[in-house]
Amino acid sequence: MIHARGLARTFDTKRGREKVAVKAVAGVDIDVEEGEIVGFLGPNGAGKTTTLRMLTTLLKPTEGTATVAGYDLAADPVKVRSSIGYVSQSGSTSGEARAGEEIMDHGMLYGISRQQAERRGRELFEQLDLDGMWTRAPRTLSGGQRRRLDIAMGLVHDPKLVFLDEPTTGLDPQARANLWTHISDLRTQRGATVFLTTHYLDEADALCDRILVIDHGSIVASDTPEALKSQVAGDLIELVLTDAAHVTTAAAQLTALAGGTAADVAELTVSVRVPRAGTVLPGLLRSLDSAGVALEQIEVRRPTLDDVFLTMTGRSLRDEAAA
Ligand SMILES: Nc1ncnc2c1ncn2[C@@H]1O[C@H](COP(=O)(O)OP(=O)(O)OP(=O)(O)O)[C@@H](O)[C@H]1O
Repeated sequence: MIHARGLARTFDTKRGREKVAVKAVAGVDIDVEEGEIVGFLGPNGAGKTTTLRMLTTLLKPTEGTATVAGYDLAADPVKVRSSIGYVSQSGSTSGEARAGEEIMDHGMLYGISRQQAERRGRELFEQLDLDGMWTRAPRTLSGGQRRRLDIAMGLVHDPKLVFLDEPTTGLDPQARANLWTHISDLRTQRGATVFLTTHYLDEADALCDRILVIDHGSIVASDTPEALKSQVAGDLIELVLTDAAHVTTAAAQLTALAGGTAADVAELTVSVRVPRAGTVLPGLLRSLDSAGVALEQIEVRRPTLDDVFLTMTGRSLRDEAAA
């Protein structure tokens, strides 16, 4: 559905009197297959929106090639545009007209007839839990309803490939979870392929088959959430000891468990990352016991996507999302 090679975009900007070239996207390869839900993750300014705008024909790449929904981006931008849906961060509702009129206008803009636009619009309102909202002004809708209306607008011409730019930013947890269900349904009910950007790691984890991580304009990882977590981070085993005299022994045992990677020690807490904690824990507990190491507490934490992020980019995406 998407095949991009060396896609790049440089912006010429001014810093004082000086002209500076900002390489927003530094040559990315992206492959998305039909029916996938792919998440595009990255810190602020990493190049997500610029990539999305290139793939949706809104911005010309300065280098590279891509086919999107079967059409060449440079040679056939009109065909690309009519085959995709794009829901921008800011949404596309003006707030003045009625929701139903907006969606019909939007459909006609894509070249479908008034009748078709109304039929498709009403169907989408039903699918996206917008019953009764047809004659409402978008500004009177809740944040979650408005985002769902934006998505309906992006789908009115029945595209098989949908781009969503931060679809749940600014929504409360309940509205976000509700929208996740609707996004999953795009695939199950309509066979759509979805490419979305997000700041939320839990969203990427819950929703996406595959995650692309972009940092400083380059893709630094591409895999399933599970594979990324197990490859990069490993499970964390954390022991809290009762006696400082046992710290050296416990640290030595954990270091051995991790194949020589030194355990972290912070006062009475000793920790290490291992690929699969579940398989080594029973043996560890036995050997700590026979060495006379008493434990106050033991905790095992599965890796999170934030651990992946931290390892790959040196930054926590949580801080970025909170910023
Ligand atoms: N029109 C422009 N002119 C100059 N620089 C730009 C322009 N658009 C984007 N940039 C720069 O390109 C880089 C990538 O921006 P982009 O908006 O693609 O990042 P992003 O990953 O989408 O960030 P965010 O998560 O904050 O939306 C940033 O350094 C940004 O300042």
